[in-house]
Amino acid sequence: MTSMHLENVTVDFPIYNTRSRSLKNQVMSLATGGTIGSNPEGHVVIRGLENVTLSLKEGERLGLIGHNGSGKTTLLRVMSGVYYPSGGNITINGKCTSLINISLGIDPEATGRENIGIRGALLGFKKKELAERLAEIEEFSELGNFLDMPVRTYSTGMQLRLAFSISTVIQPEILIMDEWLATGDEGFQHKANERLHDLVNKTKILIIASHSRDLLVKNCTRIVWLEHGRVKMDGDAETVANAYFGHH
Ligand SMILES: Nc1ncnc2c1ncn2[C@@H]1O[C@H](COP(=O)(O)OP(=O)(O)OP(=O)(O)O)[C@@H](O)[C@H]1O
Repeated sequence: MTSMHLENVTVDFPIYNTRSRSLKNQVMSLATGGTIGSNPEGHVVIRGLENVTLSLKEGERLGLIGHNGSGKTTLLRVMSGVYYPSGGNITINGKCTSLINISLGIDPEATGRENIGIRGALLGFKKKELAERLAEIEEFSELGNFLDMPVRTYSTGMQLRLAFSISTVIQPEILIMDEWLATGDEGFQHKANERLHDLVNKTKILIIASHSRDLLVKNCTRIVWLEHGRVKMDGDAETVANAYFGHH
């Protein structure tokens, strides 16, 4: 069974290697979302997430809401394995695709085709799997002869098309998204949307952060409302959306 469990997950971002009170106060005045503290080594830290406990089981579609700086991105990143928790643990059962920062890790000096190989390996594709999917990825990207050119010669949209085509070629069991991913020009966006809908509908667990009530209510069964890195409310999508958006 596909599942994800977070137990008391805390994520700290060390800011200064100092015990200075005045610096701490300065940082304190900057921080709107996270809380300020210090870790055992005496570093001043911004606490991006604090003691988040969350269990997701097969079939669940989780939406994340909260003001800027409330911890949504940090939570998505720690779930995706981009950040390691400073405290607590995460247990994941299932093949996970994270569509946050899809261009990260694309090598500008390598060609499009080489990047498909590099990214494929990073995403855990087996050699055979990649060979089977290569033509499909190339065709979906619509990059044609550019696939033999270094990626630094691509426009931003072309780079995103490449990254999107690779990242979405395999149906995950757990899908993580930050807002609805829109890439490319009109024609590409249309087919990218279709592919995303397909992935979203077939994934066993969905996690999506968004500021859009519509998107959340349409796609989610459950919503977690984050505030200052902590879970303020966790419940069925409609109820939490009403509580959150009702006050804004
Ligand atoms: N790399 C970092 N270094 C230091 N502090 C960080 C870092 N990333 C996030 N933070 C802090 O952690 C807190 C949570 O930020 P996060 O980006 O998770 O919020 P968010 O809910 O995704 O906001 P938004 O809606 O603006 O995307 C904020 O206080 C932020 O300043």
